[in-house]
Amino acid sequence: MILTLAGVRKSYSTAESPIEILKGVDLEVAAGESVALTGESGSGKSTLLHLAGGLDRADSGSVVMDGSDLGLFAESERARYRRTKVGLVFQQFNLIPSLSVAANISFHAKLANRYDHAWERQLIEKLGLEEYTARYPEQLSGGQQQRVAIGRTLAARPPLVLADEPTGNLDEQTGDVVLDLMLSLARTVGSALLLVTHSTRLAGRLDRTVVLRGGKIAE
Ligand SMILES: Nc1ncnc2c1ncn2[C@@H]1O[C@H](COP(=O)(O)OP(=O)(O)OP(=O)(O)O)[C@@H](O)[C@H]1O
Repeated sequence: MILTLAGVRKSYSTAESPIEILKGVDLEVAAGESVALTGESGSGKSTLLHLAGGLDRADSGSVVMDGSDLGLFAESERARYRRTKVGLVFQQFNLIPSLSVAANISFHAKLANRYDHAWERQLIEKLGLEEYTARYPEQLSGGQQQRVAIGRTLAARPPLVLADEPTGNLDEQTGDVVLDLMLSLARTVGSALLLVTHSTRLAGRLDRTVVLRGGKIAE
């Protein structure tokens, strides 16, 4: 398994009392596997992705990625984990405004020490971004920015890609094209994919779908 969550619990404190969102999540994702994570709004899907991405810590239970328990990491190890083991594709693309498209795409790969010029060129071509490499993010449409965000993640060839509604703000047709690209590129790299979506249609394109309900992965 590339990712194993076992008995993961997570609460948020609120003005009144803490509310427990994840109440013992068990989930396994195999290397190279694509898994759709669905569930009602507020069920905790983004919370789960944040834990798997090392952006937040579980209250209890374990999140084991590629043999390492994230809960045992010191802050510096978690930062290294985020740089080298996972790629994040969120709805806000988080592109760096002061960097060109080409520099955005190579940024994480360079940080992860996995920059490969030939693979970067291939990604730019497959994502249809050749004409835009010298532009800056603000000069691109939403769909183009999304493709840059995907290129940036896959350029670093992470063993795990975490995607939160990655095509949520694109029209259906563009969303489908972008998702297919992401799936096929992830397959080329051998990255596992855990993708949050509300769309059963999109979920159906992945290897498997799991549902988060009542703070657990439903049977
Ligand atoms: N930092 C926080 N502090 C307090 N409550 C939070 C915090 N982050 C999330 N929550 C609450 O935790 C619950 C789960 O949120 P989360 O974003 O994980 O759900 P989700 O399944 O991704 O929802 P959606 O499908 O609407 O994006 C929600 O009720 C939300 O209000």
